[in-house]
Amino acid sequence: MIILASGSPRRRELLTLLGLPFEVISSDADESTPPGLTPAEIVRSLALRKAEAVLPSAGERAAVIVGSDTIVVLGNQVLGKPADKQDSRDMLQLLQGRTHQVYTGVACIGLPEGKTVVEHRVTSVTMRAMSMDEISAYIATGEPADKAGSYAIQGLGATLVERIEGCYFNVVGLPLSLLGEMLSGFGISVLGRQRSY
Ligand SMILES: Cc1cn([C@H]2C[C@H](O)[C@@H](COP(=O)(O)OP(=O)(O)OP(=O)(O)O)O2)c(=O)[nH]c1=O
Repeated sequence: MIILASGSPRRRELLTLLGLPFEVISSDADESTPPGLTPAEIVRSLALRKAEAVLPSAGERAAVIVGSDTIVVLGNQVLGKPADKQDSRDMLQLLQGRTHQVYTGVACIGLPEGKTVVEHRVTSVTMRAMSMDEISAYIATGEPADKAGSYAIQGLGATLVERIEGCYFNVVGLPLSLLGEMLSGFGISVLGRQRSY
């Protein structure tokens, strides 16, 4: 059994694609990080924190807990989810016409023994140039509200993205090829459907 430690509907949909049974336990882990961490360290530590936050609810059963965190990085600026519409405007102004990196960290904790594996992936995303009016119109759709970097590549935001390099699913919040590899290290085979959990 897999336990997805996430409140994100996107992650739920992505995990469904693997065709494995799973349960969702929403984690309300603190998402603040100390200053000075690299983007990789940020997403790895938050993914692990989210997975660890559901440990008390997971009980004694054999299961793999999966936690994940996604951020958008442009140069030395780290963009998480926007605080409000102005924040979204600032983020999209920064991202339009440029290439940024999307980092997603994934943490797996195997129960009951507690084996822990943490990995991350990076995808480069090039966004087309946008006018202020286009940015305002996109924000008015409501789509940017709960997304890192204020866009959703899987939604209307697809029309803003010119090119990506790397895993598409990493941008949406759960890199499925990485997760498949990690799960096989816990005896869960996505393709062969052999499960020891
Ligand atoms: C860049 C990008 C991000 N996102 C989303 C994925 C994540 O849900 C969100 C980043 O925020 P996260 O803090 O990674 O995740 P979350 O708070 O939504 O969910 P939880 O912590 O409970 O797992 O941004 C998209 O859906 N599409 C995109 O194109």
